[in-house]
Amino acid sequence: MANDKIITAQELSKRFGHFTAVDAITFDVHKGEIFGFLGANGAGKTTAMRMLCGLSKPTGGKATVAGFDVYTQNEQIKKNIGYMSQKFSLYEDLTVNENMQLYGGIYGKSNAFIKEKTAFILDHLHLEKEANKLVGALPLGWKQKLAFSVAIFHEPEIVFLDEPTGGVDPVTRREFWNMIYQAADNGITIFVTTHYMDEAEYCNRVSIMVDGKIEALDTPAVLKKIYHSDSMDDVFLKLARKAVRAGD
Ligand SMILES: Nc1ncnc2c1ncn2[C@@H]1O[C@H](COP(=O)(O)OP(=O)(O)OP(=O)(O)O)[C@@H](O)[C@H]1O
Repeated sequence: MANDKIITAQELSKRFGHFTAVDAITFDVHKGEIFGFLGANGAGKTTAMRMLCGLSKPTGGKATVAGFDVYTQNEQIKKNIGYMSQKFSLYEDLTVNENMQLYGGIYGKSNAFIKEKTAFILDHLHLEKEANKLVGALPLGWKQKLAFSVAIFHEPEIVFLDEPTGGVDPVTRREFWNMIYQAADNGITIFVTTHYMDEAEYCNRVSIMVDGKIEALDTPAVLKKIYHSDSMDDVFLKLARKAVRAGD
């Protein structure tokens, strides 16, 4: 198991002045895993994720992502991960095609790779007719699916998804999760934050943060057993009730 760890974090911390947003979290994520990163508003999820993505320096502890150190190798980390936030990563005033060309270019992919991958994604998402439309004109559910496809366009080892399904209906969320499963089947590790507890059930393992600390971490089945709950919703409520910190 030792070398199948794609993320390692030991006592990873982030302080803003006197306030400790992420408080000495320790966990590993294994290759190919779908890892759910849960917590109430303000628990510290985004701050932790930004450190793991090489976007923000920790103030304490250690972490590696895809074998690279978060303190000294953040440029290598950025090359080896994909990232999708709630605000997406798409340019609304570029077409679907142009967005994919742009991302392929940013990651230094060849024209042949970009052409083949673009055709595959358009076919896969049934977006051929929309290829030359502006992304801003697409419905939200399509934008999310496209944003995910773009986040893994360069075939990263791991993709970080920060509340990727906010605001869409349950059917579209389900379709989005089918895409996540497919990516995981292709060997991409998924690190996902969500406020939807049905989505927590789809993860291989789930960690739950309370006030900057990881309060629980296991498979949904084991967590339900430990907390005498019949749903992840109930597990989450039992843990989140302990929170002192309020969200923004
Ligand atoms: N740059 C910053 N300076 C000061 N405090 C910050 C900063 N960034 C985040 N925080 C604080 O750190 C805490 C954790 O914030 P964070 O955004 O990581 O939580 P979260 O779990 O992602 O919440 P949400 O689910 O609402 O996105 C919050 O109290 C927030 O106000």
